[in-house]
Amino acid sequence: MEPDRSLGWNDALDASWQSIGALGAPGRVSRIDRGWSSVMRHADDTDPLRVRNLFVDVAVGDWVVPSDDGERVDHIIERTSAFTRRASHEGDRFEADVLAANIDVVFLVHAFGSPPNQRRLERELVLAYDSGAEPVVVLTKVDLVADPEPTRRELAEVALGAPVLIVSGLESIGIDPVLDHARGNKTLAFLGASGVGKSTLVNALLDSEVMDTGHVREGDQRGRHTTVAAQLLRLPGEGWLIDTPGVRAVSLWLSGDGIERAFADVFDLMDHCRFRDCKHDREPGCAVRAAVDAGDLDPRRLASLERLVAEEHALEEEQERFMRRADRRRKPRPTD
Ligand SMILES: Nc1nc2c(ncn2[C@@H]2O[C@H](COP(=O)(O)OP(=O)(O)OP(=O)(O)O)[C@@H](O)[C@H]2O)c(=O)[nH]1
Ligand SMILES: [Zn+2]
Repeated sequence: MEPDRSLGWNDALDASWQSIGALGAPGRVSRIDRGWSSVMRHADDTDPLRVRNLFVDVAVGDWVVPSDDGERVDHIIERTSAFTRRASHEGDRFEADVLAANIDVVFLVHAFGSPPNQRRLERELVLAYDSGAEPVVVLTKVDLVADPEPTRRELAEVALGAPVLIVSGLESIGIDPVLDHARGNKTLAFLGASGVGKSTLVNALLDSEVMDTGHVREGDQRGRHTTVAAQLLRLPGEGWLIDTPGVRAVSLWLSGDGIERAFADVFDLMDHCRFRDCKHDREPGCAVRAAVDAGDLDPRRLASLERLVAEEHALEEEQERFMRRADRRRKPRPTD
């Protein structure tokens, strides 16, 4: 029997499942507690199966095939998207630690009432594109400003093609367009700085007090961190929301083509440089420098790109060194 589409099952997952012989009965991980997964079998499952995660790195949002006896996870269906971070423990530093899986749309939350931060948004866009999810920019706390336009314009400038929504979680303004992104039983997630208004927005979406909202500390705009359990939450109407502290605070795990997508405008320019190996420094015929000089490209955006590329290279080099060391350790064992 095909898994429940209203739980988020889709064609891509189905194709992956068919490719492993349509084994078993896939269900979706709604929460994880110390080596145990709660697996929902259908969208209305109020009593999820509890299975052990033995030798598998399961994340909230994963579709898994439990063993026939229902005791452990046998397979993880190939993810359509994954939010990962570097595992923090030294030993397996370069194993990506998957925090959440199969997110279709990730909202990058910024707030009115503090200066717009293009550099942060650029970094979040890279992360979102790398994950495989589609980014949507959400500007919340619109109730704090008389004219949202200047902030909107500044952030939309770096959002390139990604949609930009304007909302207030506190006053429930603009909530329906956010929920529209969940149509088709999509799975949503929120990413953004602490205190930006994520919990308040989530509460407005769920139309109930699922999470405690921290009170603003005297004198600043930052809320207390109050979310504890990783959860897959059902949205009113249709769709799902993954809200885990891990995803919210995710650090940059660079892989794939996130940088190319988030900086598509700059990469387009680079294609027009006279020399293929242009460093975009002082070479003649550099389209990137020309755009900066003409005021068409913000030099801070270029610097931001350079930083992210450097970070990616450093990470890759570190990863290679790590792999070589691991290889050397394995060498003396010819039976491997
Ligand atoms: N004026 C106004 N204040 C808001 C809005 N949304 C959130 N706030 C306030 O901003 C503070 C932080 O909001 P939270 O929703 O806790 O922020 P968060 O992003 O979940 O914060 P973390 O849990 O630290 O990640 C709280 O005091 C909220 O009341 C809004 O739309 N308008
Ligand atoms: Zn150039």
